Amino acid sequence: ARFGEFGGQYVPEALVDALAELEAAHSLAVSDPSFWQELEGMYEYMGRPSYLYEATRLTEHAQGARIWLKREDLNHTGSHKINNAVGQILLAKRLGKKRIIAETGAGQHGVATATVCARFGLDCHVFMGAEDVRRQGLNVFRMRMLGARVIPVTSGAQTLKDAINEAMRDWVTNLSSTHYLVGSAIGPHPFPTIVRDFQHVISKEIKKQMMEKVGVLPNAVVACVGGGSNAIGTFYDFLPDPSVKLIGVEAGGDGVDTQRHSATLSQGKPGVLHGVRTYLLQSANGQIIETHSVSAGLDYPGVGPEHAHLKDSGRAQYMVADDEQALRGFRLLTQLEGIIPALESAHAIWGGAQYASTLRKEDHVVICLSGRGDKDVEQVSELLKSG
Ligand SMILES: CC/C=C(/N=C/c1c(COP(=O)(O)O)cnc(C)c1O)C(=O)O
Repeated sequence: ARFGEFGGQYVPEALVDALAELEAAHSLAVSDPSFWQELEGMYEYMGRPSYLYEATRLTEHAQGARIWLKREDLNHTGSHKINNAVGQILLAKRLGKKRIIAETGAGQHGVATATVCARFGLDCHVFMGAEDVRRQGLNVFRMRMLGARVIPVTSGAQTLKDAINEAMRDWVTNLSSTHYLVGSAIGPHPFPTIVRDFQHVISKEIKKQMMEKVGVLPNAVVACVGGGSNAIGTFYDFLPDPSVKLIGVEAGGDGVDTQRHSATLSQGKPGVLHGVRTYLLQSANGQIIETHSVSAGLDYPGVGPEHAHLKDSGRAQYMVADDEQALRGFRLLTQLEGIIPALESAHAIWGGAQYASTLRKEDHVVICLSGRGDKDVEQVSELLKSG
């Protein structure tokens, strides 16, 4: 599928048949009521529907619109990643695959994949940059406890991009036995569509919950953007509602005036990476630049093609929160609401509170709290000590 000039399938010949098989299985599944019954039968296991919680202390602090949090942090395994992992494991079963591989950066997708592999009795191999193995240690322990093999990747910057490279290399040599459970709305068609189809339960629920609680649509929905899966899930069901602003928050790292950030939509240019045409952070001669973010899950030079199109079409806006602002968002939510967010989600907290402060008291802003911060408390306390 294409999203305007973005998307597509820029892959070696060897992958074309496997992607066609996956696309066929996916379109069959999403038009089969028994597939959705099977998926919705897992909602209790996943902790769906997730709560929509009014953050009154954060609202007071921002002194503007009423702020609501979509509690994807309370899902089983601690983030929105479980939504996609469950959907894709059901697809993998329909495809008769016995071996599952995945990439991970923050480790949340790795844990979600290891979890569904344990639950469905499949063999699980997770590729993770060695730098991320170091900074998301809790999740490495969890993946191993769940029976997955965690394979540290030592090429390149040893972060998410490098883990994806290794996962794709593995997949090409194990196509008949293996499903590559892609963790974000990236990669060649049909992956961005598959991941969006399993993540838009987020906006579907937000819409229902807002109508039940306050009887109006939100003025804006806000989500952090790494590869773009929690954001596209938060945006998608509001696409037909022009009154609802869609705001993505990218990782500004050390600042977009430096070379050390991951603000792909704000600072990048169109190009092809990991089989898909989208926005990329690339040097003048087209080399992918090494990114940085305090949060492993946003530390990626690409972004989902659907977001590239939403940006160019003007339907969505994308702002930037740098490391300092994300840490401020992390502390704000922790100290005002007693909720410790994932560092990735902390970018959306900071961005959402900023935006809310520009609106009136009778307005509503919903922020997707994509994950919990257990995995990050060690790193954050180090950062706070160093001042
Ligand atoms: C698939 C690689 C990304 C990972 N995580 C990304 C992430 C993100 C960003 O990923 P997207 O929603 O796909 O943009 C947001 N929030 C939390 C809690 C995350 O863990 C991971 O490996 O866990």
